[in-house]
Amino acid sequence: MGGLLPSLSRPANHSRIFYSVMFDAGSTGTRIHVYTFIHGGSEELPVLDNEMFHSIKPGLSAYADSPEMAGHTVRMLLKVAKKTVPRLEWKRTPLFLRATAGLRLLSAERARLLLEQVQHVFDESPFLVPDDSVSIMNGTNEGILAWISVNYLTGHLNAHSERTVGILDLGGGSTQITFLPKLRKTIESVPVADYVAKYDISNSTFELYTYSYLGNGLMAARLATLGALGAEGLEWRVFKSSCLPKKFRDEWSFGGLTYRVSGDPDGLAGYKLCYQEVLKVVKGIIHQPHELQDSNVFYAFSYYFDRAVDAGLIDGVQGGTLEVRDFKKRAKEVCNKMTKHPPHPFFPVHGHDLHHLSAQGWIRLQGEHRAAVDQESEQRGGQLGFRRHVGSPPRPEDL
Ligand SMILES: Nc1ncnc2c1ncn2[C@@H]1O[C@H](COP(=O)(O)OP(=O)(O)O)[C@@H](O)[C@H]1O
Repeated sequence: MGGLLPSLSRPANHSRIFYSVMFDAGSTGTRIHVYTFIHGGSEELPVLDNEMFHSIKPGLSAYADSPEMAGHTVRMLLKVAKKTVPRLEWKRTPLFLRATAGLRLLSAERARLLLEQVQHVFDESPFLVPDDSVSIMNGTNEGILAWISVNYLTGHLNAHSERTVGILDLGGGSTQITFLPKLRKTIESVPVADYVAKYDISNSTFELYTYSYLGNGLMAARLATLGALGAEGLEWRVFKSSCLPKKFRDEWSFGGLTYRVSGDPDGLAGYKLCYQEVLKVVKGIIHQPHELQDSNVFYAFSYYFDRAVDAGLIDGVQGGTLEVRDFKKRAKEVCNKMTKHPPHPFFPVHGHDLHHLSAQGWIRLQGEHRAAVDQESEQRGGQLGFRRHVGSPPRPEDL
């Protein structure tokens, strides 16, 4: 992301303020971040002074059959940039868009057509469009950038810090886990080499354990649990799950497709059956690093945060600290209550999952991580790790 910042050198009489526009094209929504930076001294990094944020649902992948609508989404969001950045600065303010799991899940050709529309909207805008302005970010970079951002913002990357924290990011289409292993064995025993990535920051090299599970984001995994992922006959089929109250019936959309879902009216519902259903989706896929059996501190965000707020486990403004077993305990309580009093708080099937505006936007997960992975799926991100006046990541307003 180094290209996000224009060159640090500038003419002596030039404004100390400059801007940069970043689009996060996620599987469940497209978000614009308009950053205002102040140049530091010639040797120093710029300081992030302000951020303007706006988002639109659904994500670009919902328009795989009508790519011009993806262009329209980006054009709408660019209005925020035009309002925020003074007109005189437009032509030196760069635009970037990075797409995540929604586009990774599409065929290369369908993704290309969507990005082509975005590129077209960028090119006809009055802003600066650098090379490689529009692309799909791979899962490894997504995980690493989240790790850097969280460790930067929590002060773990400064010279005096001895340790770092791991990150768990649960998106709609993919989920990421990234941490700095304490044991050499963790690196040596990864299932495949691409679980390890080296990253250089301020004279240190970090060898990180990082992996992005495509198809195991909250929404994609939910579809897999329903047996609906890639299924045909969506017009007439109803996908049943024992994770839903028996009499529950509704429609649910993700990635541009609408699914009819229901509980199993003739079957059973509740924690145990639901757990078995979900286990089938993650078993044999999720790698469980041995060293995480011990106590570890992870920062969990995105849908981990949203679900923890919805389930009443943490405060939507303060965030909080949880152990993985707290999720399990709450899931049991809610699922078993659901069987008695339908419908549905823990498995919201409407597209508009509750969003709670928060200053923190993450939870600290500590305790036995491995236990968690047995019960629930893991892990992602995308904050930028520059010096900020406030040490917390931005939160979406209407996701
Ligand atoms: N700037 C942000 N800060 C914190 N959480 C965010 C931010 N932008 C999106 N999210 C969270 O990310 C989740 C959606 O992930 P999304 O990007 O759509 O999926 P994917 O990464 O799989 O493409 C939601 O929980 C949303 O609240």
